Order: sequence, then structure tokens, then C-alpha cells
Amino acid sequence: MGLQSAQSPGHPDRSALTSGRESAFHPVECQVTWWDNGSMASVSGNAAQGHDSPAVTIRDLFIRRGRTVVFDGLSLQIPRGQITGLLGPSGCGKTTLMRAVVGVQKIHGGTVEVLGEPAGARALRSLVAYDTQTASVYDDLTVRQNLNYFARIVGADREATERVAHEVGMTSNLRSLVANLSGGQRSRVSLAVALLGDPELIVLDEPTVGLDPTLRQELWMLFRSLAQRGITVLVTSHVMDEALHCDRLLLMREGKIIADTTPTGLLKDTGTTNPDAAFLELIARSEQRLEPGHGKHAAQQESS
Ligand SMILES: Nc1ncnc2c1ncn2[C@@H]1O[C@H](COP(=O)(O)OP(=O)(O)OP(=O)(O)O)[C@@H](O)[C@H]1O
Repeated sequence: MGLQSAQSPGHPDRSALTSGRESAFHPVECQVTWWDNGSMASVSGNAAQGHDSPAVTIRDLFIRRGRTVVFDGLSLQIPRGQITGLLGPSGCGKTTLMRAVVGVQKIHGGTVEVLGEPAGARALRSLVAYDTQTASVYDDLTVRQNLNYFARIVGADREATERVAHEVGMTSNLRSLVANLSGGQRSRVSLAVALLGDPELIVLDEPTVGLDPTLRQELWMLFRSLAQRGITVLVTSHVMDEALHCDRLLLMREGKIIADTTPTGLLKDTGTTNPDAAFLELIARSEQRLEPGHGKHAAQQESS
């Protein structure tokens, strides 16, 4: 049984893994890829072509939550062995997309393929880890007790507890009660739990929210070390500055990917010097493209 069915506090939908993985880390250089009405307009650069199949392929995704249509024909790919940042303002659909990738979100159309399997497939329970927005650990247990508990659930051995504690820099806190930890330390324990099964894909929803700059920097270094080991890291943030830590960027607004790019490509193609300004420029461009007289609409009008 994977952690997907574990009853962790507030978050019953965590999964984790055990198995061999690709060990390649390939930096990407690709241009901004524009998307139109949820369809891929063009694919450019090494990441899209890749040395291997993508970790995640989403086609024509349609999701409704309550009365809100969150995605209406979303398509994208996430390469393996890299840090992909899904960035966008609050409410644009980041968490819903994460949920779809880990297979806990009801979808109303389209497909979500993860590591070659439909999202949520049994075979993925041991391959995909999901670290939700709120740290999913028990306050009244020590760090070691939490890790031992979740290790048993995913079938990891006792050594795994020591290994993941070391990976997240919490070895000296193993005997501490989680209730007594700082926010950053709690996030680390939660991440350690996600790593227990040795995942191929780790999905992190706003892992740095509420943390001070030093802790955020440390966490990003940790994510980098995971990617360097070949783990695919998919991380959301609404802080645009965090874009600079990623290999690949998916910029989202109102349920649409408005750019699929790299940090370098983002700044270069928008002619800006910081990610905030770049994002604003992309929004302006995407709105301009939707106005009559521009882009696809203009072409349709001209041909009719
Ligand atoms: N349980 C729900 N029921 C109905 N609508 C929901 C539910 N959860 C989210 N939504 C709506 O779906 C849309 C996308 O929400 P989502 O949480 O995916 O955005 P987000 O980008 O992750 O936001 P944040 O950065 O604030 O976490 C929003 O309009 C939100 O109001």
C-alpha cells in the first residue's frame, strides 16, 4: 500500500515510492512557448524533445470545481529529472493541477499521463510523492516517530528514516517533537516523509510559503540536490522570484499556461530584468493576443 492511502493529518492523499530511476540531469535551453486556448502552439528546445519521455503529459484537460471551470482544454508536458516551476497568482489553478497529476482530482475531460501511466494508477503509488501545502506530519510525535510511522506505511526500512532525515538536514532534530519545530523545520520533515519511498516524481505545493528568505534558499538547494539525483521535481509558487531556481517554467494565469520557458528565456524574451516584470509583460501580451485584430483572431478574420 502506498502512502496515497495513508491517513496523515489533514492530507490523506500523499504517495511515495521505491524503484530505480533515471539518473540524468539535463539542463534545458528553450524559447518561450506560447499557448493558445489551451493548446500547444509550438514546442521548442531540448526539454520538449528530450532524451526520454516526459514525466507528465497532459492533454485537453477539463476540470470543474463547484461552479468554477478551472481548466478548459489545458495541455502541457513536464520533463524528467528537472525542477519545473508552476507559477501563477493565487486561484489560477496550481493546486488543482497538482491534484490532477497525483491522481486525487476528479477530471471531467482530457488525459493526465504520469511516468507513462494514467494519473492515479496503482503502479504510480510507489513512484509519486505529494507534499501538500500544509505540512502533513503529526505534531504530537517526534520527527523520528513520524518518519518511522510513515516508513512502515510505504514499506521502507528503518535505514530510510536516517537517510531522509539526513537528506533534509534534520538528523539533529530526530528526537524533537514536531510541535516544537519552526515552520521551515516542519516543511523539511514533511518533505522527508515524501522522500521515504524514494520517489521518481515529487510534487510540492507551495513548499516555501511563509518561510524566510534563508529557509527558502535552503529548501531550493534541497530541491536542486533531488533533481541532480534524477528526481523530477514539480513545484508551485505564487512568488515569481522563485522562478529563477527552476530549470523549466510553466507560467499560469486563470487556468491557462501563458508561457512554457526557462528562467533565461523568460527574461530574454520579455526584455525584462526580473520575473515579476516578465510575468506582467506576458500577461499584457496574452491579453493583446486575445483582442480583435491580433494573432489567431486576426488571421481568422482575414481569411473569412
Ligand atoms: N473545493 C473547491 N470547490 C470549489 N472551487 C474550488 C475548490 N478548490 C478550489 N476551487 C476554485 O478553483 C480555482 C483554482 O483553485 P486552486 O486552489 O487550484 O488555485 P491555486 O492557484 O492553487 O491557488 P493558491 O495559490 O491560492 O493555492 C479557484 O477559482 C478556486 O476558487
